[in-house]
Amino acid sequence: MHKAGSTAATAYNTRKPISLTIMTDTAQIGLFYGSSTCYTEMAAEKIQAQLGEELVDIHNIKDVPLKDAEGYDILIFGISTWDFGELQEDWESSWEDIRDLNLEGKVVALYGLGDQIGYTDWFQDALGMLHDELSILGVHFIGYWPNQGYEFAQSKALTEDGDYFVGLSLDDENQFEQTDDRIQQWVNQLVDEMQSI
Ligand SMILES: Cc1cc2nc3c(=O)[nH]c(=O)nc-3n(C[C@H](O)[C@H](O)[C@H](O)COP(=O)(O)O)c2cc1C
Repeated sequence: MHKAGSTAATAYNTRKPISLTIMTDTAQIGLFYGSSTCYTEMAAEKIQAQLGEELVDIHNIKDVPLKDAEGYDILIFGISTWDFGELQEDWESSWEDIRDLNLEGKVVALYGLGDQIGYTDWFQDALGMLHDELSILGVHFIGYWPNQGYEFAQSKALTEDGDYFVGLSLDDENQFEQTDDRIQQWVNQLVDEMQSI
């Protein structure tokens, strides 16, 4: 069962307790996103609603320094891909700051927004780029997502064997109707993975 007073989705009521690390009254998950046309932002709000509003602080990186991420033990980063495999503009502006972050040992999950049909050669590339950049900092990634149910030519966001995206892959352009289910399944997965850390 989720903690008393939680607003987490009903689906979690039958779950075993979330790890003690995040069962406090203080929000301990920081979700930082950049979004140009609000899709990554909408996904952030859905993820927050699924995990529980009291557990997740949402930050738009347009408004807050990435440095604030250091204040959380568990982090979720959201990014969209633009302009043929490029970073979303606010991520682009903050990119140089990533290397200076002290995130060693933090638990990190990523999600990305992209368009697998319109940009089939660059699907979710920014998600992969963010993963590469954060890997250097020694974070502990959770939330890899199966590469099933998508059709695209190439992506920098895949694991070496191509079986997984390095985070949740959302495509509101072509598969909007799947987004809510994907988010719910992914959040379930995150909770399971957090419990086994
Ligand atoms: C001009 C333009 C370029 C885009 N380039 C890519 C791309 O290279 N790869 C990709 O996966 N998606 C690409 N997309 C799709 C966006 O990532 C998608 O629309 C996403 O939902 C935008 O999220 P945001 O509004 O949170 O920034 C592009 C969209 C536009 C309009």
